Parts: sequence; C-alpha cells; structure tokens
Amino acid sequence: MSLEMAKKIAAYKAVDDHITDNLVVGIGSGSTIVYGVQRLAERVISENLNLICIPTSFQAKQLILDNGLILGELDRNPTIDVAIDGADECDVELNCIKGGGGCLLQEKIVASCAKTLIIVADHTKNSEYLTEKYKKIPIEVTPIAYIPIKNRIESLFGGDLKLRMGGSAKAGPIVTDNGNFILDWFFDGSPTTDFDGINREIMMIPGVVDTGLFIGMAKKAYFGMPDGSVIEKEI
Ligand SMILES: O=C[C@H](O)[C@H](O)[C@H](O)COP(=O)(O)O
Repeated sequence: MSLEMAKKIAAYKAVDDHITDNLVVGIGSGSTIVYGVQRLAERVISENLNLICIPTSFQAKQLILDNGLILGELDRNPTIDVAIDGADECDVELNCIKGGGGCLLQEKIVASCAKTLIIVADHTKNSEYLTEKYKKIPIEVTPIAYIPIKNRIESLFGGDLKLRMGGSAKAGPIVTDNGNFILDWFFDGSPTTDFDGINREIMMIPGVVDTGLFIGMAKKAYFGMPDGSVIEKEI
C-alpha cells in the first residue's frame, strides 16, 4: 500500500471513531488531514451531521470551505470537542514534532483548546522517541530575532538551526501564516532527551513564537500501515 493510502486509512478511521453529531472540530494542516476533511464532508452529507470546523492554517480554512463544511473561529467557538491533525513524528507517549509544513502556531493554539487531540499519520511517523527518524524541530520566530535565537539555542543545546527558505517558489525565507520565520533545528535526541524541559527553555527565549514540540497534548494516534491495517496508540 502506498504512503498516500496509509494516510487515508488512518484519517478515515480517526474521523469515523471520533466524530459524532453537534461537535466543534479542529482541522489540522498538512497532507494527511486532507483525507480527514474528505471523510468529514462525506459523513456530513450522508448523516446530516452538524459540525463547526476550526482551522489551524490558511490551508485548513481553504479545505473547510472547499469541502462545503461550516467554518468557525476561536472567538466564537473557543472550546473544541476534538481536533484532528497530522504529525511529522510521534513518540511512544504521543509527544509530537509538527511544523514540517510551517503551520505549528495555530495548530498548537487549536490543540490547546481541544478536549481531545487525535493524530493521523502514515507508519513512517511512528517512532520510539522524538528525532529518531525526523531530524529537525521547527521553531516559529519573530523575524528580527532569528539570529539571536539561533545562536542561543545552539549554545544551550547544540545542533544546528537553519532559516527555512522558500526555494524556487519564493525568494528568501518562507513566511508563516502569522508573518513569522521558521528556524529548523537539526538536533539528534535520544530516548532519554528531556524534550519537555528543552521546549520550556526555548519558549522562554524572547522572539520565539512557538515550537513544533507538542508535548503531552495528543490523546490518541492512528497510523496507517503498509498492509492496510491501522495501528492505534492511546495515552
Ligand atoms: O506544518 C505542518 C503540520 O504540522 C503538519 O500537520 C505536519 O507537518 C504533518 O503533515 P503531513 O500530514 O503532510 O505529514
């Protein structure tokens, strides 16, 4: 089974297990959640569900609108029943690295407002510990502070921080949905690395807007497997 199919079966199962009528639903960002929104839209039509969807990015907002779902906002719907989102890596305790697609800030705000955060991913994201397979931690920063932040994190913890560039699609650095830059922290952790402590220290550095470390936030993860099965992990 292809990776795309693995993403699809994970997202479909998560939506089928967790979505019922009259919920406020957080909609994550990335390639896997696209299938989750497809499934939501199918079920809204076939079961006449009443759902309000809260986006975690410009992409998520477009997905909600393109699929004919009801778009909500945190001003009106600050309590979210369930948020469904992808991840770049997810460890045994369901701590995650997110932000590979540059969308971590709004994702973390929505996740923090959700009673339950569900992760959907293909099997390549299922790890023992963070940075086992995914070797970088995205950090969203205020543009004027990117060099001081880079220097500070490198001197505190080592590794190497690189400003994420737009490549051929954009000259210069990519700019997030919130007008910030992304520093990708290339860092090799181990099963004993205290990512919770590291995250807290990084969050204290002036100019850091948020990190792609989602510690203790997810309740359940669905991983689509090559054989067509879906592995479920729950805290
Ligand atoms: O910035 C992107 C988000 O954090 C995504 O949820 C994450 O990168 C996973 O994306 P995908 O579902 O494409 O693997």
